[in-house]
Amino acid sequence: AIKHRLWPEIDRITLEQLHYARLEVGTGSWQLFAEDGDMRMYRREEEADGLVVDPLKACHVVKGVTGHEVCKIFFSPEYRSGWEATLEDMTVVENISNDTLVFLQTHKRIWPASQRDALFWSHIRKVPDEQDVEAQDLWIVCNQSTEHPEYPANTGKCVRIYLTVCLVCQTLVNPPKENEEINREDITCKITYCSVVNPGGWAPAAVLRAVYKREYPKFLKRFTNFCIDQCKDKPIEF
Ligand SMILES: CCCc1ccc(-c2ccc(S(=O)(=O)CCO)cc2)cc1[C@H]1C[C@H]1c1ccccn1
Repeated sequence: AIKHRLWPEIDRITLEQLHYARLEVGTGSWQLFAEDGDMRMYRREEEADGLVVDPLKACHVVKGVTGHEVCKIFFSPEYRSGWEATLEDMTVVENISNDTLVFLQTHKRIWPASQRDALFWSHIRKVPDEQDVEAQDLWIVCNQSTEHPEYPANTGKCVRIYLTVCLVCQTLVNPPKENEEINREDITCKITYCSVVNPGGWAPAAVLRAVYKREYPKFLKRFTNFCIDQCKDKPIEF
């Protein structure tokens, strides 16, 4: 199949993000800022030309769903309004392939920051885990801000944010007894969520940090609960 003009960038950034997500939080100056059950959220305080661009890394363990199921829900437009609470509007502006879409999203205004929108490609991929033959394959979704001639930045009411996000999931299967079916009690999904968001226009550092501190734990908890709910009555998709 002919590859899209963005393909080299999509491939490079997806593999870079996979590598970055797999780095242990022991390395580098990660600061634990939220904990909820098995969820641990870390951030690094970083600024780029006076703007807060704190990298975030969240690690979570969710029972009863596979990495394929979680990544598919995160990637697919039809589920997004079910878990993305801050979404005001979402459009798929380009259908590059069955595993790569371009989204335009406007998020609800978070006082006192002005309203934001994001234009990004989103790519889902299964990654063979050559190291650990025991574990199932890894699944990754990578979201990366991009340009589009029909959707220039900062022409309407919204400030355009620039994001690089990845969701990396690994399925762990607890082998059932002899010749018994694997059921949802036997599967666990190890989730790593990484994001670096440049808020675009200026917003006070204290305001942004408060928004992220409040919104990210809510977002990941809501998203993973949505996945459990969506999958519980369906056949397991590895
Ligand atoms: C001032 C900038 C605020 C701000 C920046 C960024 C984002 C944001 C966009 C996309 C993604 S995602 O992971 O790609 C899932 C697809 O929607 C996550 C977060 C949201 C807000 C706003 C709405 C607040 C928020 C912050 C953190 C998590 C969720 N919502």
